Amino acid sequence: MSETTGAFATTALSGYELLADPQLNKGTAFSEAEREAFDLHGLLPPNVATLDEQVSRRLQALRGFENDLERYAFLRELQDTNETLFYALLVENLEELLPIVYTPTVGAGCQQFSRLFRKPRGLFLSIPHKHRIDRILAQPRFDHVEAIVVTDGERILGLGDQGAGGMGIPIGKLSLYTGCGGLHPATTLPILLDVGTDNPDCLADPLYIGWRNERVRGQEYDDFIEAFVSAVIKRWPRVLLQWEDFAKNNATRMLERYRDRLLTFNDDIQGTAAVATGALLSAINVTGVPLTEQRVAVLGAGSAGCGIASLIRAAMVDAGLSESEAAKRFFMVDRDGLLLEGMSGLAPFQLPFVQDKQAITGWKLSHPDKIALLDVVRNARPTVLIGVSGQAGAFSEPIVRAMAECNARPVIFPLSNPTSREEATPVDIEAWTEGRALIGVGSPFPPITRDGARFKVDQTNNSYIFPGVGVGALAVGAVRVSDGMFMAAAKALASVSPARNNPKHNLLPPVSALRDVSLTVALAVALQAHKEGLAKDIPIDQVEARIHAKVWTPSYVPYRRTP
Ligand SMILES: NC(=O)C1=CN([C@@H]2O[C@H](COP(=O)(O)OP(=O)(O)OC[C@H]3O[C@@H](n4cnc5c(N)ncnc54)[C@H](O)[C@@H]3O)[C@@H](O)[C@H]2O)C=CC1
Ligand SMILES: CC(=O)C(=O)O
Ligand SMILES: [Mg+2]
Repeated sequence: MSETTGAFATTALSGYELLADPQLNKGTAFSEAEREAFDLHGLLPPNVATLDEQVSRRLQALRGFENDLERYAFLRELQDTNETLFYALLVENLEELLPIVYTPTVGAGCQQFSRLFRKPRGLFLSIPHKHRIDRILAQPRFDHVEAIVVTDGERILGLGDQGAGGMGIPIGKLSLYTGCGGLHPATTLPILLDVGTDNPDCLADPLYIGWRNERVRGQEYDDFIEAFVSAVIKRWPRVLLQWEDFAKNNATRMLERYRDRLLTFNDDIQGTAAVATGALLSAINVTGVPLTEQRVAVLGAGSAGCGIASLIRAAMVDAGLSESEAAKRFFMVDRDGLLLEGMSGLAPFQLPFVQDKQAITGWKLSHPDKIALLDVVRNARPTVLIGVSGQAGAFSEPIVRAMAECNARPVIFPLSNPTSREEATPVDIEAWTEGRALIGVGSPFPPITRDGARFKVDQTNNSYIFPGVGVGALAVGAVRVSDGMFMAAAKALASVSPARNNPKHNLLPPVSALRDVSLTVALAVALQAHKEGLAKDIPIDQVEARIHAKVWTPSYVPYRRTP
């Protein structure tokens, strides 16, 4: 354990123990005086390096690997060895490294988690050990925890159930909390709730690291989640708890159950909603079609799809439409086609998004018993098409061409992750719309050619939102995360859209600017929390300073021995 006091930190660790602690280890950057004071001479090669030199050495090694999964494993190892160096490398090379620590490579990292597992990071809380949760959380190492990302691994990106391998996601998300939001790594805790897996490959894999059992569901599952959340609240009453990659039947249920009990949000529902809404608000500057006249088709009426529809609908109501006028502007398409009034098999969270039967009278349909996306596009003539279905290629050429036929500037956002699950590629959308579409994708793609130049399509991912929401909420000690805070985040994102100054520019700032974007989002979120009376302890004129004080920049501080 260490304490940081102004310009130095004190620790009781020395020798190998100090080098083995990723939060304290500096590797070859321990100074001569520290090597003397902490018995490190001989354990390290004699040359004392700077952080910059260490970053260059690691970057060179990283670039030498054959593929991104190797780079992912290398970076995970580095994170578990020397966090300061890991974050210095990440912060200085966000654009290059985000696709490795985050989507798309983190997806492969989850699939290969059992093979890549080296050192413990975060917590695995499993059903067989549910009676131990309090004791596990009590460890002094976790005294400073402020932000938790938790998953049960059931819906990892668009890759489905990855069981305990899903731990890669909380680790990746929290890497962005620090890399983009500036939260100190010692305050972050990734958690995997191991309730089993229904993935036959995991169950049959002799190397699988998780609990080899089919998924526990029903009351036993709910009791486990309740035990977990109660233990979290008891241990850290002011902690931020982010739910990530839960399957759709649990995601909204858990959000509704817990959102009034602690500072918590579901990133797939609310974070995704804010990035999609922010990108749409930016697109409106370019297309000139006001929000109140937008018609939105969404493929995939799950957590992300219904979250997106809900926030855009709220924005339409803010812009002057009535609730029912706004509701008519959404066309949610799932496996069984357009969500229609009276349809059987709808989940409770989908019910607010069904279309009136009356709205489709007069539609020309290829299969009246299942209204497919192409029929929706041809008949409803949406201005916006969003994909959160995890179905690669679902935005087929006829669908995209139909969008281009009814819009001068169609807005097309295939947002599924990872890259292999995107509903369409930027190159295809560009070709099928003669370059007229405003495109956003969930995972990074190589640049396309537009007007004879290379154009990097916006990575429209909740990474633009959740680090700022977390930091903003924590900086002002907010007690709850409200929908208003996500609306504020969306508007803040739109306020920094490069397209505001030039319609040919991107809708979103580049990934390399995510640290600045996160600060902008954090400020808007904190001010909104203040406005809603959710952050009463902090005077309004201190909000900005509190946010800046929360931002940690990776650098080494000198160590002294604990007296
Ligand atoms: N870009 C971003 O920031 C984000 C992207 N996503 C991505 O969105 C996708 C969905 O995520 P969630 O909504 O959380 O998952 P989910 O499982 O809650 O929802 C997916 C929905 O798609 C539906 N679906 C599956 N096949 C379909 C088909 N052929 N046609 C129509 N609908 C179909 C499912 O029935 C389900 O309702 C994932 O790939 C995820 O990675 C999710 C969150 C953020
Ligand atoms: C980005 C994200 O949260 C997802 O794909 O699930
Ligand atoms: Mg997610």
